[in-house]
Amino acid sequence: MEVRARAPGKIILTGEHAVVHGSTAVAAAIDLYTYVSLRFPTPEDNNDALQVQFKDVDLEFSWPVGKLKEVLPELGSKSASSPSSCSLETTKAIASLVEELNLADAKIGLASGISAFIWLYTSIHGDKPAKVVVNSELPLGSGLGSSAALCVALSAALLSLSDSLKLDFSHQGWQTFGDSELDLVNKWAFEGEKMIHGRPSGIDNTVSTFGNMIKFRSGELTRIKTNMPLKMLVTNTKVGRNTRALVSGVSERAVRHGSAMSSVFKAVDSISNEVAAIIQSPVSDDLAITEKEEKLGELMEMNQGLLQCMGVSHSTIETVIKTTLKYKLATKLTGAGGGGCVVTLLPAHDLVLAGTVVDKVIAELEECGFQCLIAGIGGRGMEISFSGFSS
Ligand SMILES: Nc1ncnc2c1ncn2[C@@H]1O[C@H](COP(=O)(O)OP(=O)(O)OP(=O)(O)O)[C@@H](O)[C@H]1O
Ligand SMILES: C[C@@](O)(CCO)CC(=O)[O-]
Ligand SMILES: [Mg+2]
Repeated sequence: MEVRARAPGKIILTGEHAVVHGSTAVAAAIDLYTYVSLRFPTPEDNNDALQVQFKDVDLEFSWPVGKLKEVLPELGSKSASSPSSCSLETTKAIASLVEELNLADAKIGLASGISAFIWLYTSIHGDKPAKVVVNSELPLGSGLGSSAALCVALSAALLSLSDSLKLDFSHQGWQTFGDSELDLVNKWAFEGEKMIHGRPSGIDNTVSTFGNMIKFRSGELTRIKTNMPLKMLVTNTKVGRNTRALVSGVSERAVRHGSAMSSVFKAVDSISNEVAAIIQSPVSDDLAITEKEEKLGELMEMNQGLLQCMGVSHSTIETVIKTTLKYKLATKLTGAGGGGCVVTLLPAHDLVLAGTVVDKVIAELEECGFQCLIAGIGGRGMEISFSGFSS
């Protein structure tokens, strides 16, 4: 039997970075997914290794289970139903396994994802041989939550074939979990994110697990019900960056300028709460929608100014902001910044007209070498699907 899990990426409407320091943030799932398939070998397969294929980056690894037993000090001591953090000793052991892979310099950023994979797999399934395949519709390392989508899809696939969840294997097509099972997936995914980001707030894995739109603060999520059509243009500057480095840069600035930065984080908290209130407030007519969009645009611009204060903007981000401003559209970075993706709020009424402002702005951004897409936002969270079940 094989299980396939998928988990969406996300955009952060407001509050990235500040959310790591206790402020409120608002995020939505997007309709681009990371997929993880998992299969345990049959005796005929004669496979005694843990094999993983990362298709997006064209990498494939295999560890004989004997090697895992030899190297990983706590192997077999974890329970799938009690997520726990990776000890220093195991972190070092995993690092030695990854070092032996001799990743090329250009692929060194993948080491953290591979480490998270080893940690999640061996914590949930010990030294059981398996074949795992990962592929994604998300650009990696670009602010759309590829690391969280990987950790959520992986945790979901692993838990689905563990004894800790009771699932309906005969169900056809995609199915989701109940809230307590989702919670377990989310907790394991957070442990994986810690290995990739160092100090994640948990917002990315939470929105990827539960989907929809959420308000998030200090580990607590509140689901948001949108009362207005919300369309975002996502522009990928294609400038590579690393979330771990950007998050630690902001923390260092917060240590250097404690009082100023805490005012910045407080301002972001107010912005996110206002954004959530606007999105949820009832709409009476088209005019009210336009007014709401204007307010949201202004709040996004204010948030971008504060992100610049935190030191996570980039010259390409500023170029997108200037370009969209010519068309009176508001833009801010999304995710960790430093390059990566930015989001532009699109007026809902404009989308039904052909050859409009949106087409023009996309053409101009693409001329600069950026990549644009209109993401469907607020959709489904993680789901799984079984195949090869015979009753
Ligand atoms: N499909 C995948 N295959 C292999 N590794 C992946 C995949 N998706 C994510 N990763 C791992 O996650 C890392 C990118 O995570 P990072 O947090 O820096 O960016 P992001 O999650 O895309 O953006 P943000 O955290 O700002 O939303 C990659 O370098 C890799 O280690
Ligand atoms: C930059 C950050 O706020 C969002 C990354 O998508 C980090 C985090 O919250 O874990
Ligand atoms: Mg990430």
